[in-house]
Amino acid sequence: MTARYVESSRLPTDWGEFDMHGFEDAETNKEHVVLTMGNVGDGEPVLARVHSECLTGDALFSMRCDCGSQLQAALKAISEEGRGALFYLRQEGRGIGLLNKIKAYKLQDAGADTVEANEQLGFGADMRDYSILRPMLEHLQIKAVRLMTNNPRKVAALEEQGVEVVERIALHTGANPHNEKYLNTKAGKLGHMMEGRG
Ligand SMILES: Nc1nc2c(ncn2[C@@H]2O[C@H](COP(=O)(O)OP(=O)(O)OP(=O)(O)O)[C@@H](O)[C@H]2O)c(=O)[nH]1
Ligand SMILES: [Zn+2]
Repeated sequence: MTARYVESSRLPTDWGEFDMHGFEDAETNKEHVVLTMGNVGDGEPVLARVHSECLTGDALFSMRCDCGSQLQAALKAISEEGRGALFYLRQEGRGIGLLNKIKAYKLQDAGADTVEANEQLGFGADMRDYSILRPMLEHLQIKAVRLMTNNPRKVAALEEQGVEVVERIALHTGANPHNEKYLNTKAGKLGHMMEGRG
C-alpha cells in the first residue's frame, strides 16, 4: 500500500484551526486525511490519534460504538496541547466497508457479537492494514508519537512503520447502554485495554 500526498489546506473546527493534509491511495482509490495542529515535524513526540473511519459513529451520531466520542476527545486533546496529529484512515468497519458493516450489525441485532458477525460474513475479526501510514508519517516528518488508543495492535502497527510510540494514552469515552456488549467484546476478544473504563 502506498499513499501519495496531494494537497493541504486550513480546517477551522469547533476545537480550533487544524491543517488538513490529503493523501490518495492509488491501489484502493481511498482518500485519507491527516489533521495537524502546530509544528509536528520538529522531532519531538507528537500527540496522535489513528482513527478508523466509522460513518455511523463519526457522522451519524450512532450509539452502537464509541468512535464519534473518541474522535471528538482526540481533537479536543490535540487542541488543548496546541500540537498533534489525527490520522483519519478510510478503513470503515475495521476494513470490511460500510455495507458489510451493516450486514454485521444485522447479525448482531440477531445476537452475534462483533467478532462472530465478521466471521459469519467470511471476514477476519479485524481486516485493517496500517502500512498506509508510513508515507503519511514520512511526509509529515513524524518520528515519535504519544498515541491515544486502547488498541495495542495500533501501537504495534505504528512501531512496524518505524515510529517510536513513547506513550499510550487511554481513550475511554462514549460508553452507553447500546454499546456495552461491543465494548466488552473489544476487551474480551480483540485485546483492547479497557481498564479503568466506567
Ligand atoms: N466490522 C465491524 N466494524 C465495526 C463495528 N463497530 C465498529 N466498527 C468499526 O471499527 C472501527 C473502529 O475500531 P474499534 O475496534 O472501535 O477501535 P480501534 O480503532 O481498534 O481502537 P481505539 O484506538 O481504542 O479506538 C471503525 O472502522 C468502525 O467502523 C462492528 O460491529 N463490526
Ligand atoms: Zn464506530
